[in-house]
Amino acid sequence: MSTTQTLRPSIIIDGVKKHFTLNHAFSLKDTVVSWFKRRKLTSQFEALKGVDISIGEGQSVAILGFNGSGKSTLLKLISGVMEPDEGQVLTRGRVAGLIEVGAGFHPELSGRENVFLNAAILGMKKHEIEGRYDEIVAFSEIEQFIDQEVKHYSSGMFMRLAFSVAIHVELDVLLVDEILSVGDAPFREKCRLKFEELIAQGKTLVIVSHDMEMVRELCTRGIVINRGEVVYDGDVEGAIALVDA
Ligand SMILES: Nc1ncnc2c1ncn2[C@@H]1O[C@H](COP(=O)(O)OP(=O)(O)OP(=O)(O)O)[C@@H](O)[C@H]1O
Repeated sequence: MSTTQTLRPSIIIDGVKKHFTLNHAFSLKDTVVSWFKRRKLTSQFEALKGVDISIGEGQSVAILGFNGSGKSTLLKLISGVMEPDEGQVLTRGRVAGLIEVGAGFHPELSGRENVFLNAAILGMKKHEIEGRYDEIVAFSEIEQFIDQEVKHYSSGMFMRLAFSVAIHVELDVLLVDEILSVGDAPFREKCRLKFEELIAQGKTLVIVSHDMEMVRELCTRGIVINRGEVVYDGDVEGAIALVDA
C-alpha cells in the first residue's frame, strides 16, 4: 500500500505461521479406544498460514474476518503474549494491549492494587502510576468498588479498569480485541472518543472487532483474514463490504 510505504513501520509481520495442537481424546476411555483403533490423539491445526503485514506509524487498522479466522491469534502475536512458529513480528515503541477481559489482573487483589500491577507490567514507574492514579480510576467510573477484590467484578467492570490503565500509560501502539463489546453504550462512546484522541496524537491503533460502526468511524485501513490468510488489505470500506455482505 502506498500510504504504508511512506510511513515509518510501527508493526511488521513477516511470514508468520502459527499452529495449535488439537486434542481428540478427553478421557481415559477415549485414549484407549483411539489407541486400539490406531486413531491419532492429537492433530495440528494451522491458525495462521504465512501472514505478511506492515503497519505504518499513526495508522488505524481494523482486522476483520469470520469467527475462528485467526484475528485474535494475530493480535496476541503482535502483543508478544504468543510467539510465532515461523516468521517474525517486529514492533516499534511501547505496545499496550487490551486483548482478553481480565488478562493481567490478579483476582485476589483489589482494583487499586491491580491498577499498580497492570501499569507496572505496561512499563510505568511507581511515581508515574501514583501521578495518574486518580485519572485512571475516574475514567473507569468504578471508584466505589476500587478497594474490592477484582474477583467480584463484572466483566464490564474488569474491562473499564483494564481499558483505563492501558490508555493512561505512555504508549505508541494500542491493540484492542473485541473486549469493548462488554462495555455499555455510554462507556463504549467514551472509549471511541479516547481512540480518536490517540489517533490524532499519531498513535498506531489495531482493532479486532465485529462492530462495523466503530470500525468505520475509527479505522482507515481494513485487513480481512480468512482461515489464517490475509484475503484483503486496503481501505476500510472494502474490508467491511467483504465481511458484512
Ligand atoms: N490456544 C489455542 N489452542 C488451540 N486452538 C486455538 C488456540 N487459540 C486459538 N485456537 C484456534 O485458532 C483458530 C483461530 O482463533 P482466533 O481466536 O484467532 O480466531 P478469531 O478470528 O479471533 O475468532 P473470533 O472472531 O471468533 O474471535 C480457531 O480455530 C481457534 O479454535
